[in-house]
Amino acid sequence: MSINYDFITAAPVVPVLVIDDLDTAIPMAEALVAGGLPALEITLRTDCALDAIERIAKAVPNAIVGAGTVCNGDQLRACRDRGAQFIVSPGSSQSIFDAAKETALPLLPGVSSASEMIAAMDAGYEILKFFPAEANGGAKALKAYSGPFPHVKFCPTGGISPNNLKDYLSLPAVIAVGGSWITPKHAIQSRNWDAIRQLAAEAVVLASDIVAAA
Ligand SMILES: O=C(O)C(=O)C[C@H](O)[C@H](O)COP(=O)(O)O
Repeated sequence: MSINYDFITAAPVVPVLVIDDLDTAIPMAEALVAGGLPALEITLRTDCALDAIERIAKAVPNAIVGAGTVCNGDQLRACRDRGAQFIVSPGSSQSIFDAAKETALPLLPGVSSASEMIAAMDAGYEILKFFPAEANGGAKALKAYSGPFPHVKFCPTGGISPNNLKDYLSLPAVIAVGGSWITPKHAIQSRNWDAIRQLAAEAVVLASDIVAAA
């Protein structure tokens, strides 16, 4: 199975977006792209998430728009219909795997145990979202999983911030991390897009320094 992983190799950090107000979708996406983070995970946690995906897909050509919090095949197909270019799921299921194959959309399946990793590998996936990373043992756990699963790469998400970014990105098995620290609620509410652009740019510099030193 050949999967287009451009979304995960584009930058070492995938911002996780919770969009409550549709009018914030485009300026927020533009700020993140301008800061150097083009791959965006729009969570399906809010009523306007699908509309936000569609707007960004149409209006921000340099963004790689993805959908997050995808929990079944129907949701995955709905995201495809709105222009999502990749799919992230907090966990995995046969319905998600089947819909990803049917739509040919790249999927980053969520896993949090060795059995789930084996099931995802059986379905053809070797880049997995380790979620929720910090609550599941963090970088220490990921290091341990790399023993039995040396070919698997991870995008850990959940509880990651500039304070512990190094723990993850310095592991060879970690290809990128996901996180919401780049889009803080207060910055969105005050429409402070420059602050978000700056947080993205800082994340890029920090991540590049970590990867270069590893
Ligand atoms: O909604 C989903 O699909 C998720 O998988 C959850 C998000 O990826 C994490 O909640 C982000 O974690 P924080 O960076 O700690 O906020």
